[in-house]
Amino acid sequence: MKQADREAIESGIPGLELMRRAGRAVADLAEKLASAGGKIVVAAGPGQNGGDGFVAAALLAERSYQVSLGLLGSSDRLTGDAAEAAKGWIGEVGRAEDLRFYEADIVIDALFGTGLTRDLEARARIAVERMNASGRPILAVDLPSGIDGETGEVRGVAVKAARTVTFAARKPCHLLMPGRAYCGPVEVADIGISRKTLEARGGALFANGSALWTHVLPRPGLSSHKYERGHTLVASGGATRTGAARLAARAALRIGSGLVTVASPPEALGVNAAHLTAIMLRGCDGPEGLNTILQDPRFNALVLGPALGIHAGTRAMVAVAVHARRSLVLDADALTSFEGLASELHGAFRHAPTVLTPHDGEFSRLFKGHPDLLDPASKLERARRAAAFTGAVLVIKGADTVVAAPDGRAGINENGTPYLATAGSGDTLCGLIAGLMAQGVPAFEAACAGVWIHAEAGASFGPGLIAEDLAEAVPGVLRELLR
Ligand SMILES: NC(=O)C1=CN([C@@H]2O[C@H](COP(=O)(O)OP(=O)(O)OC[C@H]3O[C@@H](n4cnc5c(N)ncnc54)[C@H](OP(=O)(O)O)[C@@H]3O)[C@@H](O)[C@H]2O)[C@H](O)CC1
Ligand SMILES: [K+]
Repeated sequence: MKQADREAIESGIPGLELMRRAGRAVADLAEKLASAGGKIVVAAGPGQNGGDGFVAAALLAERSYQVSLGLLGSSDRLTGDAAEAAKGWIGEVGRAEDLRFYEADIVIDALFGTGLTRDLEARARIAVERMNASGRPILAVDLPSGIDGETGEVRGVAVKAARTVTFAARKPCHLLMPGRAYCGPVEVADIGISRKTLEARGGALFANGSALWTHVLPRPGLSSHKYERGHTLVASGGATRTGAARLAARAALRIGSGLVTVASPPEALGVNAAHLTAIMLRGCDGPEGLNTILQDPRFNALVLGPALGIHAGTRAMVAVAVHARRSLVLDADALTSFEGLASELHGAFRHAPTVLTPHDGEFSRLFKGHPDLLDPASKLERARRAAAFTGAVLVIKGADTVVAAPDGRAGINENGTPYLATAGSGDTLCGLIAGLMAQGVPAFEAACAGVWIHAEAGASFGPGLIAEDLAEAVPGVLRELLR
């Protein structure tokens, strides 16, 4: 955003004008939230975020609200556009931490925005704690103070906002947890920064949504037949651990894979056979068995991991799949089997579309011993680095699932639902992603679409959701998407 800001100024919009537009957007939203002539308490910080606050305060005073403003730091420390903006405020300038937040109709948090560089302490911390304790609705300027704009982390303490108004485009913190939970509904104000600038400076970062992948969502034509829609193979665990594979297989079939086969160890053939109808079944005895099946090029997408067991045999299955250069989804045991062996995965997936789908715990185990991949505070950064390292698309699951491609593109998902936290949910996601790749959807788009459809299916079902319901809810989601 700083670069976008600078470019907008170079393109002729003075920084002060940007600030005026930002402040006006804040004032306009404040008017919607406060009662006419109500009390508005503005806490302004030492930088440009504070500057936005000064502009908003002056406008709201002109619009006959009872506005009080407190500053963190001293007015003579203000610089640049913020110092200019402060001249527009003719009212008193108190101390931010002494403001009577509890008297406010609404509070405007203009303490810190994208310039936060460290944890809040001393006066800054007191101001935020008192603001939160007031129980009054808080409107955050750009982002809630105390939230790190890049990572979404809470830096010590953070404003719990009722609403947020941000400028030009949302930042990672508006989608990444816990930042997202501190924002309330986020409004994006257009302050004249061009779409071209934003796309150039946006860092190939997107909020996950159908706009990102609807153009590659399979729409079977009248003439298409099942072999054109690919053949997904899902490896099953042993006789007492076959459900995961069937959940993935059913999801692959539901999302439109033309054919789906479960590759089952001999001792589980009977168990699987008893449950399968449209999904086909093949005996598969370990890596050699998988290698034999993959001689048939029609198996063009694979799911390995769910309930396969954490051992060298699973690693050998992965090696066979990589060698066969088929679209591949690795999850659960296929990831954890490489715990501490991540260097074996360096560049391993460059040759075929591959998606890894760890949750945070599996990610940490898989990349143990690789601080360069584990240390970044930002989940987005961790996913991007691991994608570049492995050559695969990384899906780091959670309330804020992040999808990152080796080429730098990334999407943050925001339609997650707590109902998805149920056994077998991850197995189903694997099947959705593999089933899309079986139909020719590229790995990054298949992962983004799979994550979004998976969450939408869960949300559409709601309370009482179990994994078996997810695949069955997919048709409803597809109907909406393909309408
Ligand atoms: N993006 C846009 O299009 C526009 C953005 N605007 C607003 O500008 C802010 C960013 O302003 P900036 O001055 O870069 O940073 P902040 O206002 O967020 O922070 C200000 C100063 O605070 C100090 N700081 C940082 N962390 C702490 C801390 N933990 N405790 C105390 N002080 C802290 C820091 O100074 P230091 O020298 O002490 O590091 C910062 O200078 C953006 O968020 C928007 O609101 C434009 O106004 C409109 C267009
Ligand atoms: K703020």
